[in-house]
Amino acid sequence: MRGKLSLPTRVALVYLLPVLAIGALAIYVTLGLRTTLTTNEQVTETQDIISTARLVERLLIDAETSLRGYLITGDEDLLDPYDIAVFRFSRTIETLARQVADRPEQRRRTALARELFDRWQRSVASELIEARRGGQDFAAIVSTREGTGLVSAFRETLRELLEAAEQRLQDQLAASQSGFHRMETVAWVWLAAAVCITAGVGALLLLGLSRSVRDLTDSAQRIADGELDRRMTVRGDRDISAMATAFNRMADRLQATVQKQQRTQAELRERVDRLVALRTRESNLLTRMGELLQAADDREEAYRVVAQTARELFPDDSGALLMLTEDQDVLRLRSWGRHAERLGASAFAARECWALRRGKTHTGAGDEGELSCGHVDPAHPAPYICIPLVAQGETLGVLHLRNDEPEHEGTLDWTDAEHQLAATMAEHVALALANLELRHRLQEQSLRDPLTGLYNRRMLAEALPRELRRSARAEQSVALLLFDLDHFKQLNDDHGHDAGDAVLRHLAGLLGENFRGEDICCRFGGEEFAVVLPGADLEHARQRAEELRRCVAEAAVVHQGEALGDFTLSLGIAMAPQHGDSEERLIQAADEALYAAKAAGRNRVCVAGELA
Ligand SMILES: Nc1nc2c(ncn2[C@@H]2O[C@H](COP(=O)(O)OP(=O)(O)OP(=O)(O)O)[C@@H](O)[C@H]2O)c(=O)[nH]1
Repeated sequence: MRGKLSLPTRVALVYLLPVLAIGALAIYVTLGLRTTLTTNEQVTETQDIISTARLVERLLIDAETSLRGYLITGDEDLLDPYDIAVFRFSRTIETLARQVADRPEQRRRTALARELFDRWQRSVASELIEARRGGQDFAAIVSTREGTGLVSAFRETLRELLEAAEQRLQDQLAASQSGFHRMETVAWVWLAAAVCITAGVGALLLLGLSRSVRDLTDSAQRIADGELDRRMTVRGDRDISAMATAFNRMADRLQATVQKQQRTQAELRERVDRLVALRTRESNLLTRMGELLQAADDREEAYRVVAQTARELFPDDSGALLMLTEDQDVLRLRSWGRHAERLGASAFAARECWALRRGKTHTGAGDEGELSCGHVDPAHPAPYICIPLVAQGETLGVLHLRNDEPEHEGTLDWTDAEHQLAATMAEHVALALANLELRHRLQEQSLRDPLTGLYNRRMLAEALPRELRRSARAEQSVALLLFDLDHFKQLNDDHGHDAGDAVLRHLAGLLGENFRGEDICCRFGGEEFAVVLPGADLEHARQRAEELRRCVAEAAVVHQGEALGDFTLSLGIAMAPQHGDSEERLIQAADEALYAAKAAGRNRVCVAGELA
């Protein structure tokens, strides 16, 4: 039955079994009761036969007793019971005959009894009554003993009939009783069997159900606790096994979903970790770049820092730092990357760059399209980005990046993150370069004389010891020229202080023309100037000094339309290490030489150590 019947069928069976059993029992009991009823009817019939037979016997006795009384007394009234008995006998014997009609033996006995009574009544009783009325001797009739014989035979016949009837009654009662007992036994056994079978089937059903429910609860609990590979045991019952299979399928899908979710989460975490690591690295690189730019002494150092940081932040890209000049030209001051040679023009007008023109970040494909900047080389198209370097509202230049990796070729697929990173870097670079420029300007201002633009005495105090050390290391000499405008006071007095200033500025211009870039030209104070010539020997220094003296003597300065007349220079030269290897001694030696030149008549060059 297991596995063949569904759960509802088996539950229905548990209910149906006792109903069927009780129904069958009811039919059985009904049939049994009918049998008992029939038996009881038969018992009643037999009892009726017995009472009728007893009545027949009593009627004979009544008739005989009445007859005897009349014979003794001759009183006619005493014959009434006789007449009644005879009358009732014929009707009663008729009844008895009907009652035993279906039983031949009893029918025969009844007929015999009727015949014997009739014969007694006709040939004995009637004769005796006639004889007594006629006064005849009825004793002779009695003495024949015919009557006694008939009555005895009658009684014997009735006794046999009664015995047979009573025997039959006994049999019927016994049969009725045993039938009832059998029915009672069958009913109890039937009921007990029905209860046992129902209880057994119900118990089996409950056992199976409770085991499956326990298994289901346990499995669900374990899955809820995270034991996702837990499954139900699929047992034979169709519905339960279907439920277990469905549960297991649900658990499979749940496990697959959870595992997929865990995988996704792990991937996500990994990506986030990678992203965080990348962002941290980028942030560290930007921070380091900021610190290095802060510490940079000059622009060259700053440009190197920018190039190195860009190389690390954008390892797949080539790039360039393009700086704007005062003439609105753009110069490529640094480039980096594997394809730096493809970066295009190294100098171009600012309008060539869309980013500079619009003041906004510009991306292009680098081909010949209209949206590509003019400075990009269309022979090597690659996606690029130009970000203006803007600090404190001033545009300093452009950070240019291009990607020559194959997957980028011909596309504009700079990601938002790359955009953002490049923009952040550009912000840092712009701010740092602006700061550097400001620092440079302040430093320049503190080291320069505002009137002439030449370095001031402070710069000389810094530069001279440095040059002395460097020359000493290189075993070279250093020349110091110290010179002074002759009769400058007179010039001021004659033409005014502004005219004097104009002469001083003119002299500064002449210094710029007569000395090299590495020579350090300073305004020493008032109308006194100094020039340091690193690596120069005495002859060279003397030559430069003479050239300057001549140049000044020949110069014509016009101030506010007025020719300021001739003016001359007196110059002193001191050489390191011959005339002094320290700043103080060298300056002193040069000053002495200058003083000697003045003393000798001005407009001349004197060398320390050659003084008279
Ligand atoms: N216009 C102008 N004059 C200056 C400046 N600094 C110093 N002087 C003047 O330069 C003059 C220097 O005069 P002196 O020291 O007597 O020297 P000198 O007149 O050139 O005479 P010698 O040097 O002996 O030839 C003074 O009158 C100062 O006022 C300056 O920045 N501008």
